[in-house]
Amino acid sequence: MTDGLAGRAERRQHIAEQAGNSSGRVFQAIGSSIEVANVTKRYGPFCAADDISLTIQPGEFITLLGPSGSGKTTLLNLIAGFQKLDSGEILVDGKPIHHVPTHRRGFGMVFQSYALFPNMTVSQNVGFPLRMAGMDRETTERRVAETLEIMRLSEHALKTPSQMSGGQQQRVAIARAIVMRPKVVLMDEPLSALDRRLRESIQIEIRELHQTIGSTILFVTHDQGEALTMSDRIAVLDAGKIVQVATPVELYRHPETRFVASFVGESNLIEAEIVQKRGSTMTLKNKAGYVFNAESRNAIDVGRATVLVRPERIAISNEPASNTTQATVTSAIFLGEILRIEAKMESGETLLIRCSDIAGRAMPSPGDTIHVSWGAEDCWVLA
Ligand SMILES: Nc1ncnc2c1ncn2[C@@H]1O[C@H](COP(=O)(O)OP(=O)(O)OP(=O)(O)O)[C@@H](O)[C@H]1O
Repeated sequence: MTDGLAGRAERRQHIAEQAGNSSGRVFQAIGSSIEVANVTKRYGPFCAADDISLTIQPGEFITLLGPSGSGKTTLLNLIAGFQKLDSGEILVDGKPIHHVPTHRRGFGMVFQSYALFPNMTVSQNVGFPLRMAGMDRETTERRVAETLEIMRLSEHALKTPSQMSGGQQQRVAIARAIVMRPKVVLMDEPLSALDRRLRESIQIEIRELHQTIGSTILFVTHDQGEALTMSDRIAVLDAGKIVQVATPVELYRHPETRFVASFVGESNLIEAEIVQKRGSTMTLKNKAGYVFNAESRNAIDVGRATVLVRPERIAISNEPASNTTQATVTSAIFLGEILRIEAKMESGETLLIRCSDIAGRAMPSPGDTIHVSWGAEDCWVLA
């Protein structure tokens, strides 16, 4: 886990060449497409998946993100075949799969609990699916060695799970999930039992693994930071429905609803009046008369609106300047690389500000007056 990015790329190329593939992809691009069409799942009167539709591209890394109880695991279980859907259809590479039992779907799976066999070595754990599939010994050994190398586990091959850390055990579980070279890998909160630093390092490993193996990965998490770091696209769930599907950048910058704006990243939601509209640019005025411009592609009429301003996009100054509005500091905390300030605007709304321009800046104190502003490109009018 200590080699740099260049070293990792070289290692990937080396493993790929040994596997007879000069493209740098060990398992080639083998990911399947998944089409979830109008899927509904009820538990008694309770609807855990409510008419969900989602198209996942071959080889895509897609994350289901949502608060506890929003239906992420239900949707993953329906795709895995652990649960039966009440209505709708799930297609893999264009073929319906809801009559195919879980073990015939050929998906790799990783869960929060590592579920390793305690009495087997790492090699035996990883080779288990190959032996079950009746693969010959020579191919099994080669595949296991290759997979252990990808997961940086070669030196642990003869250990048993109890001789390994939580992070290493989860890497064994991931190795076991990919050893069959599955077209789809399903991961349900695989990192939530690990501490923050380990989680961040395995996030990067899983992301690189995805580039190496080319499988479609469906990843479940309630951690928005994890989703933003890892995914090609994120599907946000709330109360059994998908509320937005977008790339991490699009989701962060242009959330479609208040729920997505608040759930993904920290946000300030400011009430204002749209006073003028020119294409996608609008001029707004807040309750205290501060006039600013903002962008939105949503169909919005002149009138009241909610504007998202991310805390790191707010500029502050000690002196009034053109087009700033006044605010009173209520708290200021030094967090090392940034200052985290809360300030009450004249409108009565509280602003959260993350200020990274701290060199030479005096630490504000509660009660200080500051002047805040933001540009049109820094805020977003919600639909
Ligand atoms: N077997 C079941 N019987 C009854 N209700 C269930 C069952 N499984 C899930 N539910 C309910 O369905 C809803 C969605 O559950 P699900 O596990 O899919 O949510 P989740 O988003 O994965 O949550 P978490 O992040 O807490 O795991 C919850 O309200 C849950 O209580």
